[in-house]
Amino acid sequence: MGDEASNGSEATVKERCWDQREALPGEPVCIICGRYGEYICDETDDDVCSLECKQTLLNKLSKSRKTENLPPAVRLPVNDECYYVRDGDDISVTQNLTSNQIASLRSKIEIRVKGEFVPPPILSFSSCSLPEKLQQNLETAGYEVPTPVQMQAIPAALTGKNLLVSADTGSGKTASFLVPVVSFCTRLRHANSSKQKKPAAMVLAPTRELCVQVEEQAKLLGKGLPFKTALVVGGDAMAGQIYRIQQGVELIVGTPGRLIDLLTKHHIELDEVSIFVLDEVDCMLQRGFRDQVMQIFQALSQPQILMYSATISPEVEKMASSMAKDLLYVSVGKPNTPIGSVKQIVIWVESKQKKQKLFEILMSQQHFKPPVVVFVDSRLGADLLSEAITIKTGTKALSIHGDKPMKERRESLKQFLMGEISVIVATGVLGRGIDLLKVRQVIVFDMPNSIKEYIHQIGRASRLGEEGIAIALINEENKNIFPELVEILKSSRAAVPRELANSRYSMVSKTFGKRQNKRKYDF
Ligand SMILES: Nc1ncnc2c1ncn2[C@@H]1O[C@H](COP(=O)(O)OP(=O)(O)OP(=O)(O)O)[C@@H](O)[C@H]1O
Repeated sequence: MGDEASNGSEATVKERCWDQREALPGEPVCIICGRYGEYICDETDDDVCSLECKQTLLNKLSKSRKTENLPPAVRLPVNDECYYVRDGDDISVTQNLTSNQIASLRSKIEIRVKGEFVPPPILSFSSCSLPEKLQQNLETAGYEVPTPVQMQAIPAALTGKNLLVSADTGSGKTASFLVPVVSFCTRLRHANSSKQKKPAAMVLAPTRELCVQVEEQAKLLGKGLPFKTALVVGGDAMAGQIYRIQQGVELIVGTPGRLIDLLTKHHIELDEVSIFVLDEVDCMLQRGFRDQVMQIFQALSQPQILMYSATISPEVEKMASSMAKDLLYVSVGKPNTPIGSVKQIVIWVESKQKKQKLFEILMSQQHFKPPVVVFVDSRLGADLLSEAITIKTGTKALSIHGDKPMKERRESLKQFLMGEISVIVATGVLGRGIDLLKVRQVIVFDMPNSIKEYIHQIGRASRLGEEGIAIALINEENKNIFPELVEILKSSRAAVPRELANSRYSMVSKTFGKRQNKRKYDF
């Protein structure tokens, strides 16, 4: 199988993918990384660019199908040689970026990488040789050029590396894992289309709303390809989810709780999952989710792991490294800080006056910029406040939180996104990842008890760097995060309220960073 070397001479095989040049238009391209597909792998007839990518391809295939089912003739030793296709002697060398050029490109777009064998960033989606239809789907979605995080995370993921990616809220992290997922699944199905389809990829996210959003985006990118998805979240009928998975899907998007239900009841088999994505990874690896995530991870057979968040602490980095060997860390922009395009307005308001202050904002022509998300810290608070807003301001408001049935949550979010209501009062279910395209104003009515949740919440006010406004109401009750809040406001050049600046809790000492790692503030 495969083509013999055209001139009989054996070329020196490229060891690593980025030793290989970019493919010229019309040339074969590597199934893994998209560079010039100089060789054909005998087992799959796929084009590969190097021994490294051949190895990645064979590893993925050997994971995604049980070798004992393969007839001996096909069960090739992993050191199987590939046949080489040379396009004669006129191989032109494309402008390969030198390592200095790659370094300066990364610094220009504020990409920092940590790890070995990092492929260069891509400047366009067409240079990572995606399935044609996926390319078209990206264009249809309006994704003309990759965002900075996509420029680096997509080529790195396509080489099969384990990734830990940190990038601002609203910077395009979702597509930076979905594009490699759709590309891999499509190629896998093309390689063995007859095979019974067990899930080949899985995305875990902390909220049902975020899973719905990720699955919808995956469907858009996988349209017209052998790529089916299943949404596995609580609140939806389990039977329908099981049926859909058993019909054969490529991607499962779900919350850990429901997935564990299906796994422990043996309704699904995850042994062929080759790519495992943790979106909002800091949330997924904190207490409450971590054990469930690890239980699911243990059911997998050493997949490629892709982990993403806008806030990744050293502890999360350490946990991530324990899950994935040779982890490649990609950080874009200023990690763990609010996106610069969100103007932060922090107002000191005593608890008893907060409602009145909120009503004033919502009734002010100057300050009310609908559609607005109001974040609160309790489910009951969300219901009561949305009713109070509707009565007091005459502006219809709805609430959304974990106690509401999934159907009602979907309906409220739909009405909000369609502009039928202009205020939604939410707990953390809308705090992370949710892409509220038209929202340009967020009001943090109850400050969350961690500054990273604050960063995610105000990140709803700006997508892809659009200007947005975040108004936060604070008082003494939020003193546990005052030092970090003052740091964040100062570094974002936002005004620090006089009460906060004068508050003894905000004396941000030079050793703040050191003390923070040692112990909690004991006020
Ligand atoms: N390459 C692109 N070109 C144009 N728009 C894009 C591109 N990539 C993503 N987008 C759009 O940018 C918005 C934000 O993307 P996304 O939700 O993936 O951000 P994120 O980094 O995951 O945010 P968060 O940290 O809040 O989860 C979405 O509306 C998405 O459709």
